[in-house]
Amino acid sequence: TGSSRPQRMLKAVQKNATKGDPQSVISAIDYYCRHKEWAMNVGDEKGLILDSVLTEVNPSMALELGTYCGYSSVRIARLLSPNSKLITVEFNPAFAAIARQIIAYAGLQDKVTIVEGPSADLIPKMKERFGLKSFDFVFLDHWKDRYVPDTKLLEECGLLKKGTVLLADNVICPGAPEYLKYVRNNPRYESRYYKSYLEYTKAEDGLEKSVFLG
Ligand SMILES: Cc1cc(C(=O)N2CCN(C)CC2)sc1-c1cc(O)c2nc[nH]c(=O)c2c1
Ligand SMILES: [Mg+2]
Repeated sequence: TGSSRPQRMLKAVQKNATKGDPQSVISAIDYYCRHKEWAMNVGDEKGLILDSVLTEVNPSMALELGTYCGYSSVRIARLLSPNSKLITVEFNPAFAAIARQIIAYAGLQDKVTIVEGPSADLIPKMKERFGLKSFDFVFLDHWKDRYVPDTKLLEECGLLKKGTVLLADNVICPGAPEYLKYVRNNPRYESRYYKSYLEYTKAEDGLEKSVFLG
Protein backbone atom coordinates (compact mmCIF):
# COMPACT_ATOMS: atom_id res chain seq x y z
CA THR A 1 0.00 0.00 0.00
CA GLY A 2 1.25 3.45 -0.86
CA SER A 3 1.35 6.70 1.07
CA SER A 4 -1.69 8.83 1.77
CA ARG A 5 -2.29 12.41 0.63
CA PRO A 6 -1.68 13.72 4.18
CA GLN A 7 1.57 11.71 4.38
CA ARG A 8 2.74 13.20 1.07
CA MET A 9 1.85 16.67 2.37
CA LEU A 10 3.96 16.08 5.50
CA LYS A 11 6.89 14.95 3.31
CA ALA A 12 6.58 18.15 1.27
CA VAL A 13 6.75 20.21 4.49
CA GLN A 14 9.80 18.29 5.76
CA LYS A 15 11.51 18.73 2.38
CA ASN A 16 10.65 22.37 1.59
CA ALA A 17 9.96 24.19 4.88
CA THR A 18 12.30 25.39 7.63
CA LYS A 19 11.79 23.81 11.06
CA GLY A 20 10.32 26.35 13.50
CA ASP A 21 9.23 28.72 10.72
CA PRO A 22 5.40 28.68 10.46
CA GLN A 23 5.24 30.86 7.34
CA SER A 24 7.55 28.45 5.45
CA VAL A 25 5.27 25.55 6.48
CA ILE A 26 2.22 27.44 5.16
CA SER A 27 4.01 28.29 1.89
CA ALA A 28 5.26 24.71 1.41
CA ILE A 29 1.73 23.30 1.80
CA ASP A 30 0.20 25.93 -0.48
CA TYR A 31 2.83 25.29 -3.16
CA TYR A 32 2.36 21.51 -2.93
CA CYS A 33 -1.46 21.69 -3.05
CA ARG A 34 -1.57 24.25 -5.86
CA HIS A 35 1.05 22.63 -8.12
CA LYS A 36 1.24 18.96 -7.15
CA GLU A 37 -1.85 17.61 -5.40
CA TRP A 38 -5.05 19.45 -4.34
CA ALA A 39 -6.04 19.07 -0.68
CA MET A 40 -8.80 20.57 1.48
CA ASN A 41 -6.77 23.17 3.40
CA VAL A 42 -8.41 26.57 3.80
CA GLY A 43 -5.60 27.73 1.49
CA ASP A 44 -3.80 30.99 0.76
CA GLU A 45 -6.69 33.17 -0.47
CA LYS A 46 -9.25 32.36 2.25
CA GLY A 47 -6.23 32.12 4.58
CA LEU A 48 -5.63 35.85 4.21
CA ILE A 49 -9.23 36.51 5.35
CA LEU A 50 -8.72 34.12 8.29
CA ASP A 51 -5.53 36.03 9.18
CA SER A 52 -7.28 39.40 9.11
CA VAL A 53 -10.22 38.25 11.27
CA LEU A 54 -7.76 36.66 13.73
CA THR A 55 -5.68 39.84 13.95
CA GLU A 56 -8.88 41.81 14.64
CA VAL A 57 -10.16 39.38 17.33
CA ASN A 58 -6.76 38.53 18.90
CA PRO A 59 -8.30 35.55 20.75
CA SER A 60 -6.97 34.22 24.09
CA MET A 61 -8.84 30.92 23.60
CA ALA A 62 -9.51 29.72 20.06
CA LEU A 63 -11.34 26.58 18.93
CA GLU A 64 -11.00 24.89 15.53
CA LEU A 65 -13.42 22.19 14.42
CA GLY A 66 -11.70 20.14 11.72
CA THR A 67 -7.89 19.96 11.91
CA TYR A 68 -7.19 17.83 8.80
CA CYS A 69 -3.39 18.20 8.35
CA GLY A 70 -2.97 21.24 10.59
CA TYR A 71 -2.61 23.92 7.92
CA SER A 72 -5.16 26.28 9.50
CA SER A 73 -3.97 25.32 12.99
CA VAL A 74 -0.55 26.70 11.97
CA ARG A 75 -2.17 29.79 10.38
CA ILE A 76 -4.14 30.46 13.57
CA ALA A 77 -1.46 29.58 16.16
CA ARG A 78 1.26 31.68 14.47
CA LEU A 79 -0.88 34.80 15.06
CA LEU A 80 -1.84 34.09 18.71
CA SER A 81 -0.42 36.28 21.49
CA PRO A 82 1.82 34.64 24.12
CA ASN A 83 -0.22 32.50 26.58
CA SER A 84 -3.13 32.30 24.08
CA LYS A 85 -4.14 28.79 23.04
CA LEU A 86 -5.80 26.91 20.20
CA ILE A 87 -7.80 23.72 20.76
CA THR A 88 -8.37 21.84 17.51
CA VAL A 89 -10.77 18.89 17.12
CA GLU A 90 -10.19 16.12 14.58
CA PHE A 91 -12.40 13.04 14.13
CA ASN A 92 -9.96 11.11 11.91
CA PRO A 93 -6.93 9.71 13.84
CA ALA A 94 -4.79 9.41 10.69
CA PHE A 95 -5.33 13.12 9.94
CA ALA A 96 -4.62 14.00 13.60
CA ALA A 97 -1.31 12.09 13.51
CA ILE A 98 -0.10 14.07 10.48
CA ALA A 99 -1.38 17.36 11.89
CA ARG A 100 0.54 16.79 15.13
CA GLN A 101 3.77 16.43 13.12
CA ILE A 102 3.11 19.47 10.90
CA ILE A 103 2.21 21.67 13.89
CA ALA A 104 5.38 20.46 15.70
CA TYR A 105 7.50 21.11 12.58
CA ALA A 106 6.24 24.71 12.65
CA GLY A 107 7.29 24.91 16.33
CA LEU A 108 3.75 25.66 17.52
CA GLN A 109 3.10 22.53 19.61
CA ASP A 110 3.02 24.52 22.87
CA LYS A 111 0.15 26.71 21.62
CA VAL A 112 -1.98 23.99 20.05
CA THR A 113 -3.86 21.09 21.65
CA ILE A 114 -5.21 18.50 19.21
CA VAL A 115 -8.21 16.56 20.53
CA GLU A 116 -9.26 13.42 18.65
CA GLY A 117 -12.88 12.37 18.43
CA PRO A 118 -16.35 13.49 17.36
CA SER A 119 -16.99 17.21 18.01
CA ALA A 120 -20.47 16.35 19.36
CA ASP A 121 -18.91 14.30 22.17
CA LEU A 122 -15.94 16.60 22.85
CA ILE A 123 -17.66 20.01 22.98
CA PRO A 124 -19.68 19.19 26.15
CA LYS A 125 -16.44 18.12 27.92
CA MET A 126 -14.35 21.18 26.98
CA LYS A 127 -14.99 23.27 30.13
CA GLU A 128 -14.06 20.53 32.60
CA ARG A 129 -11.17 19.15 30.47
CA PHE A 130 -9.44 22.45 29.75
CA GLY A 131 -10.65 24.57 32.67
CA LEU A 132 -11.85 27.24 30.26
CA LYS A 133 -14.85 29.55 30.54
CA SER A 134 -15.52 30.35 26.88
CA PHE A 135 -13.93 30.76 23.44
CA ASP A 136 -13.21 34.12 21.82
CA PHE A 137 -12.91 32.62 18.35
CA VAL A 138 -14.24 29.46 16.63
CA PHE A 139 -13.17 28.28 13.16
CA LEU A 140 -15.70 25.80 11.67
CA ASP A 141 -14.00 23.70 9.03
CA HIS A 142 -15.07 20.13 9.69
CA TRP A 143 -18.26 18.75 8.14
CA LYS A 144 -21.01 21.05 6.78
CA ASP A 145 -23.80 18.96 8.36
CA ARG A 146 -22.22 19.52 11.80
CA TYR A 147 -21.99 23.33 11.56
CA VAL A 148 -25.51 23.99 12.95
CA PRO A 149 -25.68 21.25 15.61
CA ASP A 150 -22.18 22.09 16.89
CA THR A 151 -22.95 25.83 17.00
CA LYS A 152 -26.10 25.09 19.03
CA LEU A 153 -24.06 22.82 21.29
CA LEU A 154 -21.46 25.56 21.88
CA GLU A 155 -24.33 27.91 22.85
CA GLU A 156 -25.95 25.36 25.16
CA CYS A 157 -22.62 24.53 26.86
CA GLY A 158 -22.02 28.21 27.58
CA LEU A 159 -18.83 28.17 25.49
CA LEU A 160 -19.73 31.36 23.59
CA LYS A 161 -19.70 34.79 25.17
CA LYS A 162 -20.85 38.22 23.99
CA GLY A 163 -18.50 39.09 21.11
CA THR A 164 -17.28 35.57 20.32
CA VAL A 165 -16.52 35.36 16.60
CA LEU A 166 -17.46 32.27 14.59
CA LEU A 167 -15.77 31.94 11.19
CA ALA A 168 -17.07 29.17 8.92
CA ASP A 169 -15.25 27.79 5.88
CA ASN A 170 -16.95 26.34 2.76
CA VAL A 171 -20.31 28.05 3.15
CA ILE A 172 -20.61 28.04 -0.70
CA CYS A 173 -18.46 25.06 -1.74
CA PRO A 174 -19.18 22.32 -0.73
CA GLY A 175 -21.82 24.59 0.88
CA ALA A 176 -23.52 24.92 4.26
CA PRO A 177 -26.96 26.36 3.41
CA GLU A 178 -28.62 25.42 6.71
CA TYR A 179 -25.78 27.10 8.62
CA LEU A 180 -26.15 30.31 6.58
CA LYS A 181 -29.90 30.30 7.29
CA TYR A 182 -29.25 29.68 10.98
CA VAL A 183 -26.77 32.50 11.61
CA ARG A 184 -28.26 35.03 9.17
CA ASN A 185 -31.83 34.81 10.51
CA ASN A 186 -30.84 34.67 14.17
CA PRO A 187 -31.07 37.81 16.34
CA ARG A 188 -28.24 36.43 18.49
CA TYR A 189 -25.74 36.70 15.61
CA GLU A 190 -24.42 39.52 13.44
CA SER A 191 -23.19 37.86 10.21
CA ARG A 192 -21.28 38.86 7.13
CA TYR A 193 -19.99 36.93 4.11
CA TYR A 194 -16.41 37.22 2.81
CA LYS A 195 -16.44 36.18 -0.85
CA SER A 196 -13.38 34.24 -1.96
CA TYR A 197 -12.42 31.09 -3.83
CA LEU A 198 -12.29 27.39 -3.08
CA GLU A 199 -8.70 26.63 -2.09
CA TYR A 200 -6.32 26.39 -5.07
CA THR A 201 -9.19 26.70 -7.60
CA LYS A 202 -11.22 29.34 -9.48
CA ALA A 203 -14.52 28.11 -8.01
CA GLU A 204 -16.38 30.47 -5.69
CA ASP A 205 -16.31 29.81 -1.98
CA GLY A 206 -16.24 32.07 1.04
CA LEU A 207 -16.14 32.49 4.78
CA GLU A 208 -19.10 33.51 6.95
CA LYS A 209 -18.15 35.59 9.99
CA SER A 210 -20.78 35.63 12.74
CA VAL A 211 -20.45 37.58 15.99
CA PHE A 212 -22.37 36.09 18.93
CA LEU A 213 -24.34 38.89 20.60
CA GLY A 214 -25.01 37.02 23.88
C1 LIG B 1 -13.38 17.44 -0.54
C2 LIG B 1 -13.75 18.67 -1.31
C3 LIG B 1 -13.91 18.63 -2.71
C4 LIG B 1 -14.20 19.89 -3.24
C5 LIG B 1 -14.37 20.27 -4.66
O1 LIG B 1 -15.32 20.97 -4.95
N1 LIG B 1 -13.48 19.87 -5.58
C6 LIG B 1 -13.60 20.25 -7.00
C7 LIG B 1 -12.29 20.88 -7.48
N2 LIG B 1 -11.15 19.95 -7.28
C8 LIG B 1 -9.91 20.55 -7.79
C9 LIG B 1 -11.02 19.68 -5.83
C10 LIG B 1 -12.29 19.02 -5.29
S1 LIG B 1 -14.32 21.04 -2.01
C11 LIG B 1 -13.94 19.94 -0.77
C12 LIG B 1 -13.78 20.38 0.63
C13 LIG B 1 -13.13 21.60 0.86
C14 LIG B 1 -12.95 22.05 2.16
O2 LIG B 1 -12.31 23.24 2.44
C15 LIG B 1 -13.40 21.28 3.25
N3 LIG B 1 -13.20 21.74 4.52
C16 LIG B 1 -13.61 20.99 5.54
N4 LIG B 1 -14.23 19.79 5.39
C17 LIG B 1 -14.49 19.28 4.16
O3 LIG B 1 -15.07 18.17 4.05
C18 LIG B 1 -14.05 20.05 3.01
C19 LIG B 1 -14.25 19.59 1.69
MG1 LIG C 1 -12.55 23.85 4.51
